[in-house]
Amino acid sequence: MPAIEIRGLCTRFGDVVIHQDIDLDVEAGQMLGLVGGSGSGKTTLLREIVGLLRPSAGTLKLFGRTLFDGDHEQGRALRRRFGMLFQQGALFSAFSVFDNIAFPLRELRSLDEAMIRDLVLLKLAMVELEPRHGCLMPAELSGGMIKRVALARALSLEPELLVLDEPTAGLDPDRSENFIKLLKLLQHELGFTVVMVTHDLDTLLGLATRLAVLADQKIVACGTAAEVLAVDHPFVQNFFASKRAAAAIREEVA
Ligand SMILES: Nc1ncnc2c1ncn2[C@@H]1O[C@H](COP(=O)(O)OP(=O)(O)OP(=O)(O)O)[C@@H](O)[C@H]1O
Repeated sequence: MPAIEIRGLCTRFGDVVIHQDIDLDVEAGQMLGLVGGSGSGKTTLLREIVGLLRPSAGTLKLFGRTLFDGDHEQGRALRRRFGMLFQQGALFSAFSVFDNIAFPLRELRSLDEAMIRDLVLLKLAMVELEPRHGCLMPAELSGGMIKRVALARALSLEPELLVLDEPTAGLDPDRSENFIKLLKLLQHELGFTVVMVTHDLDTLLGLATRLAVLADQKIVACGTAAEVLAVDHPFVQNFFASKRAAAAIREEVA
């Protein structure tokens, strides 16, 4: 069973059609990179995947189940199986690092504070932060640290699926590279499935095992980087046109 199964998905805002008849499967353990032009509906698709927005038509299943069948208990259980890292609103600014990471754990209402403390310290270590960082407020953190804390929070319930919107946006190249390495390591160790939107070629080629391209309201290409590069579509050809992209893909294939 795929981690995500999308069939005939359509999205409309009023008269404006964003997605038309989209089919997409993401297998468990895959890291799918979703690319497309500005306004092509990438973030909208991510929001639909995590249940923040209901598609206008079609079906979208996570682990074989839909978030919108009216069964609240099942919906809650399903939501615990994925974590999100969205560009905006990464952290609660009024909460310390510790309390940000503890938030999803406290929401479960089934763990005592000693257990929550242990789990938060474990998550901090997983993202290569120290216990003392737990006392800091988001305003005191560097951009790279904010991403790590947000990742620790997204991983707090040990999700099977991680949804990332521009995970390296706003990071300088060194921090971006470190964050990519960290994500790759964690995915290797924990085996979660990833769906991410990124404009950044290094992030895409550094992380994604499979790519999907959104254009003309559809998925116009889906597969390995080499398979996508072979698709004769103007967006695909432009996006991967640089010599660097082509070289990186050739390297991957070799
Ligand atoms: N809630 C909404 N109501 C109306 N229009 C919306 C809504 N959400 C998104 N849109 C429109 O849908 C289109 C797709 O938006 P979306 O943010 O998904 O694009 P994107 O591919 O992620 O773009 P970018 O790469 O620039 O972030 C845009 O034209 C946007 O204005």
